[in-house]
Amino acid sequence: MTDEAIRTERLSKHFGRTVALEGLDLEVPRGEIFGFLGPNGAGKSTTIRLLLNLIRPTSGRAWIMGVPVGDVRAAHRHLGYVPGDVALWPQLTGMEILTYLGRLSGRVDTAYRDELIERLRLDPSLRARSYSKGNRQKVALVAAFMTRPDLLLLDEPTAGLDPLMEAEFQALTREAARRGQTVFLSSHILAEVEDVCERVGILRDGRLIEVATLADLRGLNATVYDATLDGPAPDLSDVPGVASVEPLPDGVRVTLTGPPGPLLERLAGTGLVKLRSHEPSLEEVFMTYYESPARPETGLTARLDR
Ligand SMILES: Nc1ncnc2c1ncn2[C@@H]1O[C@H](COP(=O)(O)OP(=O)(O)OP(=O)(O)O)[C@@H](O)[C@H]1O
Repeated sequence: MTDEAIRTERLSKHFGRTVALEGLDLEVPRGEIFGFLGPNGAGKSTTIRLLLNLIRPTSGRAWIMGVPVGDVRAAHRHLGYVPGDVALWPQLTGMEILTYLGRLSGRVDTAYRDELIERLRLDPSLRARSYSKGNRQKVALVAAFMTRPDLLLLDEPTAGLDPLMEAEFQALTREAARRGQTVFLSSHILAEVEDVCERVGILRDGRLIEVATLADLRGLNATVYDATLDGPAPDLSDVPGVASVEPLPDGVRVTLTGPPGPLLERLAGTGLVKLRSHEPSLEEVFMTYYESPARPETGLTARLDR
């Protein structure tokens, strides 16, 4: 069997004039926890719905565990899915729903199901109509995990969970990956996935703009310098290591990806009053990808591509 849990080839989906996904080439090996990140409307749910064959691609192809996604019977045997907006049968209790879904799949480990219910602190005796968004999500998470599928497709699964339950969800995800299961986790918040994912793909306007390991993102080694000047700012664009320069009311903000010597030399003769430095947070690195109109101009991409 193939080593890849997910593979897509030039996968695209257009809704009329809306380009929801364009030319997605992605490979996620078995056993990986992969974060699929992008702002609202970037195309995350569209990708997941294509992988589930809930919608058909405009062009391109996709496979789940080596099975073409159009072969629904075979592909879905490998899958567990948590949708972004969980809808349940309102008149059934949580346990009735789990029992019904378990019978459909025919391969539930009931001891593990009960452990999941306990660890996620779900009260399964209540009717679904009385569940909050977070509780509906818990039912969907238990249903997805309880069959121990080869691949879990999770669309913003922690959006309704409190921090304690989010931590429990992350523990369950890690345990699944240790057993060899693959987890595909979409989110628009880096912080939600950075503790569990080995790699993240960053999607914007339907296009995959980066795939990087968290270690790569963390190891960018860029430093941001805020220089307060008592005169006009010099031209710093040609200083070695300078990735970007932005004006501040009383000086400049410089992002640097190398040693600071050349920058300090250039600033020394310019009425430098104060110099403050800080490491960019992962969230700041991430926002660069979200916000810049094209590829980021910070030089970070080039470093990630190495
Ligand atoms: N059935 C549809 N008909 C028309 N347009 C659609 C449909 N589904 C999605 N879109 C559009 O495709 C684009 C991508 O949407 P998608 O739901 O995949 O984004 P997303 O990254 O999952 O966002 P969110 O985090 O808000 O769920 C959006 O512009 C959306 O409006």
